[in-house]
Amino acid sequence: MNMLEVKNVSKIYGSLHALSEVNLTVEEGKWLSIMGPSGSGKTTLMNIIGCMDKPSLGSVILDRQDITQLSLSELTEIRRDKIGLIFQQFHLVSYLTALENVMLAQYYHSMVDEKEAMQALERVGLAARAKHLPRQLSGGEQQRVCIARALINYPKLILADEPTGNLDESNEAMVMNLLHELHKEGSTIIVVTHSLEVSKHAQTTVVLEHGKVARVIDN
Ligand SMILES: Nc1ncnc2c1ncn2[C@@H]1O[C@H](COP(=O)(O)OP(=O)(O)OP(=O)(O)O)[C@@H](O)[C@H]1O
Repeated sequence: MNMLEVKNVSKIYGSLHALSEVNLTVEEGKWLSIMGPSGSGKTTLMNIIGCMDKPSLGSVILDRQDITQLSLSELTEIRRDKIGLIFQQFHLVSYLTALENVMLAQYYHSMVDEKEAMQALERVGLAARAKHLPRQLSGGEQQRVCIARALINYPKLILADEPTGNLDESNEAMVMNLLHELHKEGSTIIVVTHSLEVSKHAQTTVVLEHGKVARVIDN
């Protein structure tokens, strides 16, 4: 079964085609990476798949539902229920501790449970740092809090935009290991990356150029 079908998707800003008739299919449980030079449309595509933006033309079927037909509030619901987002900029709330940041994600899912939030932090190896504020954590630790936060609703689809962009090698390895664990557990994973190394973790790499799919590589 397909987790995602992107069909003839274009995103047009005035005369600029950020995406131009993109087609893409991702089966459930697969790991895809999206590469391409700066400005090729990677983030635009991720935002559309992640229900944060709508295409100008074309359709996106996510988990058998056409998300291009949905209202913004319905899109927010889908994002909460089905998608775990991991960004390069960590988007942690600066005055909340690691544990509270994870609990905030639970709050959005109407299921605040400190024990479960703590278990999510344990899972990413951060139980001992639970009471620290983001600025008291290293970049790698902050990214792992983001992963704990993304995992809170057992998302079917994990979207990661440059998840290792700011990290050193050992933290990169830790983040990639976590993604592998989630993949083994059945999550579908889509990673946008500039790194060939990171892209090779995927089963398939799609290369965008000028808003179009230029190549599809089986790794
Ligand atoms: N809101 C917007 N309004 C106008 N143009 C936009 C908008 N968002 C993106 N673009 C343009 O669309 C194109 C694709 O942008 P996008 O951010 O998707 O590229 P990218 O591949 O993610 O780049 P990078 O690797 O630098 O993050 C760029 O030319 C960008 O300037």
